[in-house]
Amino acid sequence: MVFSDRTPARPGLERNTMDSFAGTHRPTEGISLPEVRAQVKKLEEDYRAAGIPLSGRIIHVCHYLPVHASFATLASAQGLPSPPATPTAKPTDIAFEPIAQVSITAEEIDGVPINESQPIDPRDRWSLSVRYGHSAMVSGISSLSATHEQLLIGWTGDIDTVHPATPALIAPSPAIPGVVEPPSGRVLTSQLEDRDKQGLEDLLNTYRSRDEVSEGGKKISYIPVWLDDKQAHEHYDGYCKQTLWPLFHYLLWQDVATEYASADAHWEPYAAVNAAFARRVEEVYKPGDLIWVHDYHLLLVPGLLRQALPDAAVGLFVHTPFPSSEIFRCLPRRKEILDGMLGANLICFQTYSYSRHFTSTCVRVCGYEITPQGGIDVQGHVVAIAYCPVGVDAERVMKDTLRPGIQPKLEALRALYEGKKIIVGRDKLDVVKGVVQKLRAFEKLLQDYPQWIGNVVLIQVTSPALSDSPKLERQVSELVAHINGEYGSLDFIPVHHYHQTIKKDEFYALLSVADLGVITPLRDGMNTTSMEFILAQERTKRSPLVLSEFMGISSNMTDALQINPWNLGEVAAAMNRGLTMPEAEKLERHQRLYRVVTTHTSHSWAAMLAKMLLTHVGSQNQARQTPFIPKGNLENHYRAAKKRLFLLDYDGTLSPIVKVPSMAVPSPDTLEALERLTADPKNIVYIISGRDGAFLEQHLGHIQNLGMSAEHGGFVRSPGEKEWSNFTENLDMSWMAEVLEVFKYYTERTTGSHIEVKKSSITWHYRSSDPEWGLFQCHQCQDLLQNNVARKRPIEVLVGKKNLEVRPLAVNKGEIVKRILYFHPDAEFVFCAGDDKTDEDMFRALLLFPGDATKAHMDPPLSVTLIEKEPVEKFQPVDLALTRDSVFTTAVGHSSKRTLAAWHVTAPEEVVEHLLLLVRDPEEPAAPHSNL
Ligand SMILES: O=P(O)(O)OC[C@H]1O[C@H](O[C@H]2O[C@H](CO)[C@@H](O)[C@H](O)[C@H]2O)[C@H](O)[C@@H](O)[C@@H]1O
Repeated sequence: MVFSDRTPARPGLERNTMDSFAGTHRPTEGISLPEVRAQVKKLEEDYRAAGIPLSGRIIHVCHYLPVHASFATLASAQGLPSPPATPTAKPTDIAFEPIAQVSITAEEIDGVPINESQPIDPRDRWSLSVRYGHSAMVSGISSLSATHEQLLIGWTGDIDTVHPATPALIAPSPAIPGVVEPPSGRVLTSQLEDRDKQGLEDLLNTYRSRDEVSEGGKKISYIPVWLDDKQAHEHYDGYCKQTLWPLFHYLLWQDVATEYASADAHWEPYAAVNAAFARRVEEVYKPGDLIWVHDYHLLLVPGLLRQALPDAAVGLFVHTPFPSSEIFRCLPRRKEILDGMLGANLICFQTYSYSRHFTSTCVRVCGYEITPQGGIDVQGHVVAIAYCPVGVDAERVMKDTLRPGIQPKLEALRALYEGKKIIVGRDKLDVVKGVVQKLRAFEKLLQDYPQWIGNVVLIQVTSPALSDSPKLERQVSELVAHINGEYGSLDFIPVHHYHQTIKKDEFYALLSVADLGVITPLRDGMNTTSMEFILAQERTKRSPLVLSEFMGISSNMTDALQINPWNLGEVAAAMNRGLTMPEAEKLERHQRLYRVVTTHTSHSWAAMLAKMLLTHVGSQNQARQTPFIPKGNLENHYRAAKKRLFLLDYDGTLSPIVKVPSMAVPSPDTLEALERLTADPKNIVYIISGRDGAFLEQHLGHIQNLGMSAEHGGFVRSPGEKEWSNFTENLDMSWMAEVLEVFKYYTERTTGSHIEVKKSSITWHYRSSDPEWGLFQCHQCQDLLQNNVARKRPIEVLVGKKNLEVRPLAVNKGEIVKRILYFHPDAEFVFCAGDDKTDEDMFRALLLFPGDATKAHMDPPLSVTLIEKEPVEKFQPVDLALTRDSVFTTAVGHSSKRTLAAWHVTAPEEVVEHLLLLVRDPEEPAAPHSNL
């Protein structure tokens, strides 16, 4: 299991057996549902005792509500046939079960009610039925109602009229190629009045799902997101289905759609729908809630929530595969999508390999760094990455396999194929499900193992996919006809293909009767049919399963016969092996698979999600959150002070980080801020940088009275002076040649890296290298330098932003800060800003008020001796005029970044903005280049 977070230190809040649960590949390693629930309970109790706020609620944000709503309109009720007993099936249905249907006459709803004193309750115009699909997720969520109060936020989906005038199947719209729009027989959201919407919300308040009822726990609140119909379809049928879904399944767009227009089409509705979901969450959120956002439809929601609810605990579960970075990087909106996802505190995938792909994509596409614990560092905001495969509701499925309707169907199938082995396949007819490959492999079985001709049948059921592909349907039919023509006879048909939605009983009868299950997707996030197969077989044959290795579930199902679906010979051999497997081996494999499926259930998955996010909440509450710098307070102290110090880092603080170091030139705003600050005689302003003096002089040397320190404290040029003092001139610098050799060695082996040689320090940069290789080489190089060169030499090896720097041990930025303070003890205000580890030395030097101290003293720093050439004893300690509140140490980065600074801002532009705020007259019009 990958779980990256900061390990909590507080007793009772330890990370526990989670690591041994979700990533386990052997069933015996799993922990039971009661155990996970007990751990969740314990965590919550410990947090409450420790004062960490928890509401006890979980908000799930899902694309759809798990119920389908129908609305009685005037038109639908006039002269139309009575509602069918079973409404029209959706493509994802196995069966459609109405829950509550209301019969309304035209008079009742035709404008003015019959009795005006008794207006019709808008709730009565609505009826609800179960929406099938995503059953694993929905049953997992429902099971959590045993322990938590929950809210489920989702789109209503298309709203049918109670008496559909036309079949409620989605029809392609000619207006947006490939995008579907509601045909007549639907009610558009825009046609609904507010009271109608409220009617549905009220009805949903009374709704309880079968699973919730059986859990007997707390009621789930179902909260609809009202979307504009066109936008909703462009979001789902457009960006989700045409752009993200193919990409996540390793299909590039030109390969799926002949009339491929742009992978960027429908981006706007995708973003708008995500924003609508985020707004809905904001409306219902209470501090202490845990929020789980589900799946690829809502990848921008975590980022939007992070902005709106900075303290919220947000998890994102990605139910689909996540492709390798080489595929993902093709997405035009890759940065927006990744940053949206990274708004979460925790991102969880179905498998380790999906999580690894994601991490590597963040490194390669965004240049983010990985923390030692495997989290992703987004400017100091660390996002934990985990994986936890979803399972099925094993108990429910086992009950379903006992439905009385199944046995007669099973017997009928047995009788029909008596004397023959039965291979069963049931897939959605969708290119990635590998049905074509399965049929070809079946043909190969008959070719390579002719003894099976006449003795084995393949029953393949395909259910229509949402985006039905006539080409694929034709291909499958032709292939079936070809195999049957080639290997069939008057009394033997090898392939029986049914392209239809089948009922639950038929489905389980089919799985139960099989001598072999064959599931061959080219890519599949998880695949629940394989789990249902194992459960259905428990009471019948314990038949083996041939499983594609390209499915999320495969990493858990190691006792299935795993195959590469593209290797037809391998699949055929696996089919033969499965059909001829000795009974004892079948039983052994089945028992192990059965244990996996009954241990890793949808219920334990959902409990794990709760536990993982809770664990993260605990670690976050322990991590110090650095508050945003208080503008007013800063300004007040500045104005009140007679003398002020500004101690400013350069790269990443006054200038944003850019790819090429020489391109990091100061912006007009930065120059203006520095010019104005230094023009005020009350201000002492220093740039304290790792850059060399030449760079600083080139870009900032023209600013009168600007003090500068170069090379991490190696050099200093006091305000108003032209000469640099060199703190390193008396130091042994012979190490430089040795370090240079090491850096050259790594530069030769790391394409894109380069060396920056300064006067008394050297920097090796790898920002333009392959990010993973560059980082790996950086670690190797750092190791070599620290364990060899630095042991013998007076040097320090610093890990910077995509660089490795070596400088003399005797100097650092903290020493310069102490020196400046020592020579300006009368300063009454300090503003010190920096972004990286070397700047922490400055913040440390400014920790002037330990404990209850109210006064600060300054011992003469060692650096005074280097310039004044006097022994340090000559210098006396000084009393500082500063107060605790007048020292503004400020880290540039996320609030959760580890720093000694008291305050934070998120970007260099904000540092400059704050400086300008201090020096500009509020009445003065902003300069044309200004951001203010
Ligand atoms: O102390 P600083 O002023 O923050 O300088 C630290 C180092 O900054 C420079 O490198 C960094 O910034 C570059 C420009 O944005 C970027 O391309 C590079 O990847 C960063 O590591 C500079 O080149 C170094 O000499 C400084 O020591």
